[in-house]
Amino acid sequence: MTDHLELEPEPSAAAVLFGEHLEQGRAFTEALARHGEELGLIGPLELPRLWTRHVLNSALMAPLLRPGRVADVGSGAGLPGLVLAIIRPDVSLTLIEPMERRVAWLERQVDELGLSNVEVLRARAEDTKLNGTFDQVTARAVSALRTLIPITAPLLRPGGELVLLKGAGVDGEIGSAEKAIRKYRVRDGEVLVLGEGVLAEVTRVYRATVG
Ligand SMILES: C[S@@+](CC[C@H](N)C(=O)[O-])C[C@H]1O[C@@H](n2cnc3c(N)ncnc32)[C@H](O)[C@@H]1O
Repeated sequence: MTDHLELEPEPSAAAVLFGEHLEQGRAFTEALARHGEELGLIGPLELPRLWTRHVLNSALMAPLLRPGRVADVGSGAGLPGLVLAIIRPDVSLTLIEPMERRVAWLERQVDELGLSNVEVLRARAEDTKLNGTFDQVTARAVSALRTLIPITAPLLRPGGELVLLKGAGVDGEIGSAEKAIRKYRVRDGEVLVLGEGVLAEVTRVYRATVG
């Protein structure tokens, strides 16, 4: 419900992260607040922190993208895929999501937000036939690195980059993913801590090159 939408608690953070695209960011966040719960995209407990925990948390990844082709695996509500497409019109986003209802939501948002840099694909990442295609792959809240690397790394062209949003337990995830890291030739992995001084909670990203 719209009246449960969290007010922009740090308007300057939203303005800084969305820049000239703030109105589109607001339109997306409001649509998610209005329909997200009934469509099963977002839990009711998340509504009061939609901006900070979800939208701005996703927006922090935008400066890490390079102009080119980016796949967002398991986009769900459009996080981070739609947020990134709004902020980075110079990047071509492919949102990969297997669930029909979520795909319908993503397509509707692309249409309503007037985004011309997004393609929505109803598929599981491992079934896309798009292996070796993308410059970067993003994902948020899909699975632990041990299982996420095997479904994301093959999508990348040689030398492409994983940009995976992770929680505070990322170091443990990296340890458990050693076998996948070797098998999929993941190298130069690093954990970036984003959002310090911008949001109350920092965001972690596992970034690594493949091949
Ligand atoms: C917990 S939701 C997170 C959605 C969104 N990324 C977010 O941060 O709110 C996980 C999403 O990943 C999708 N998913 C699960 N396995 C997948 C796979 N193998 N390929 C692509 N998407 C997958 C699910 O359908 C679901 O929409």
